[in-house]
Amino acid sequence: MKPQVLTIAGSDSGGGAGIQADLKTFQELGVFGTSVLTAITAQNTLGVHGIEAISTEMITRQIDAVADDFSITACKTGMLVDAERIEAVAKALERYRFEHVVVDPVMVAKGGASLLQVSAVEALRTKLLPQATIVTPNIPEAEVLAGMEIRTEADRMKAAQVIRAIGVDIVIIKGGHSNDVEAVDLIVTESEAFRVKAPRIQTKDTHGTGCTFSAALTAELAYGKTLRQAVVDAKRFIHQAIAHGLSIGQGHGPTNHWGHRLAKGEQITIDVMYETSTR
Ligand SMILES: Nc1ncnc2c1ncn2[C@@H]1O[C@H](COP(=O)(O)OP(=O)(O)OP(=O)(O)O)[C@@H](O)[C@H]1O
Ligand SMILES: Cc1ncc(CO)c(N)n1
Repeated sequence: MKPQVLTIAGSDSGGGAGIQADLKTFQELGVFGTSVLTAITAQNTLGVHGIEAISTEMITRQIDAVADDFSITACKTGMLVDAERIEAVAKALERYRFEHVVVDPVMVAKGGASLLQVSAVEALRTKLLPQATIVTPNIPEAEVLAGMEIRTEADRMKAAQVIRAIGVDIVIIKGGHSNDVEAVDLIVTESEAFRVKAPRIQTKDTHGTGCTFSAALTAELAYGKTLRQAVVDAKRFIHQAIAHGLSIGQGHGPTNHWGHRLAKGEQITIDVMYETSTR
């Protein structure tokens, strides 16, 4: 049976992030994608021009409709708007207990617009994270979740441990926002910690990188891959999507979700480096 996956996220009318990025990624990776909308954004590569949230009742109905019919093995969440919507999603996830639940704790869009109310961070920490199997913050999101500044690699490891202590098994702190010459993501589990590294591509066209990465990870996990393999394959997918950028729109352009097809035969090195300690 084809793997069936679910995204619970907001719509990006510009097509590069949110539900649209997730479904494009699922399709490219050959899994069947279902979707639950939490909000509609009027958005393009220049910014967010309006947000209309979907009612909690309708969010719950969508999740029930999908979960009652399909065999969802992996699910991801993206933009969740506010505490009320986080609670509705958390309750539904508690009911269905999908094997993999990847929470991308979306807070702010690339142009700076808020996609999650500040007052909702507590609900994210206490209601949603305990339902997650994996959480994928970028560095600013990890700082908010852990309540600390991240300046060094030691800080990043400490923040991952603080977030694990909230009650989520696997923490991936992504390195898209750092100034390093490589894009390095840190993965911390109960028993191990490793970094996954790829060359950083010089481009402003990174709209939706986080959504695309977490959707690729969700798809790879649905295939039953190990965590290490799923992360490496998702990292390759986002690298190829950024590398084969489309140069469209006037702001932060979208990534190219079919970049992996154009990259066939290209050599890219994804390094995996294990840490000797998870502390
Ligand atoms: N310029 C780049 N070159 C190569 N890889 C990148 C680049 N920017 C981001 N990545 C990779 O893309 C993935 C997503 O990371 P990022 O930190 O950009 O997410 P994000 O900030 O949550 O994205 P979004 O803005 O969509 O919310 C990570 O694997 C990261 O290392
Ligand atoms: C709908 C939506 N979800 C997530 C992001 C973060 O990239 C965005 N810009 N828009």
